[in-house]
Amino acid sequence: MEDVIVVENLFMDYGSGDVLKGISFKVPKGQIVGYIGPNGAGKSTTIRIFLGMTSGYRGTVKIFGEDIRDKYEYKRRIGYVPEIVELYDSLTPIEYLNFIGSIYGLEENRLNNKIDELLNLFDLYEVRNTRISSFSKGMKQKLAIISSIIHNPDLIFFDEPITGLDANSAMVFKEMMQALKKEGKTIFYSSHIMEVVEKVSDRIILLNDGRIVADGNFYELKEKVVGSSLEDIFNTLTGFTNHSEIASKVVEIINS
Ligand SMILES: Nc1ncnc2c1ncn2[C@@H]1O[C@H](COP(=O)(O)OP(=O)(O)OP(=O)(O)O)[C@@H](O)[C@H]1O
Repeated sequence: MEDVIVVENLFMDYGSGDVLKGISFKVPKGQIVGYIGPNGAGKSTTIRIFLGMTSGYRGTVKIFGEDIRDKYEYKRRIGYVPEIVELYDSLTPIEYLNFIGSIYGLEENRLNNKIDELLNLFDLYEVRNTRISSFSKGMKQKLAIISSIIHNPDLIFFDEPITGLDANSAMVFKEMMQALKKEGKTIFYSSHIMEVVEKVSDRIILLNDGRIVADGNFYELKEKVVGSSLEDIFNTLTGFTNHSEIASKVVEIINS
């Protein structure tokens, strides 16, 4: 199976020490990878390097078989939902998606049809001509998801994609990931919602303080660590066992 992402010995230092400390992995075509880790572990940094948005890294990153350093063409085949969604607030969904579609050179009639159908499926058709500035967080998130896939990318990066989505939309999103996988798409997905990662991922990579501390499917991770859920495994492998103590202290302090 073709490797869509190959990472070899990746280091990143923003100026005050390494935040990625030599990570290596390969992602074959059609795999859904859940990329998890505590706040500040380096997940977004990794994704931003893959997207060519963060430079100055050491090591090698190959996407679609090519070293991405100083390359742009591969980005046409990539979709991305960032952790913090920033859309052009003064535009309407129709204007925004037309703008995105034109960047990718999609043919106008086909693009217009796609836009209407996707807005309808994500329950945004009624507000298609309303300015994005008035949208709720979840509505903006749904629009960001549409804009990340409208050009039919082969590799999709989702950084906390379901934050703000209601239960129905989150379910659609999870099903959509499986449907995209069936089409041979590769998905690299970062989230703090362990139940979802556990369910949708073919493989889970756990990053802690810039290093990979676990890499395998959920059942492989379970064999390594005694625990019934991904949350237990996460806590154990990141050395976090004092959640009850911290919670009690917080309440103690506000009571004092
Ligand atoms: N532009 C930047 N300049 C300097 N330091 C940065 C920059 N971006 C990230 N960092 C630092 O790099 C480290 C990793 O951050 P990153 O955002 O990659 O973590 P993360 O795993 O995505 O965290 P979270 O779960 O909170 O989103 C953190 O210590 C962060 O402060």
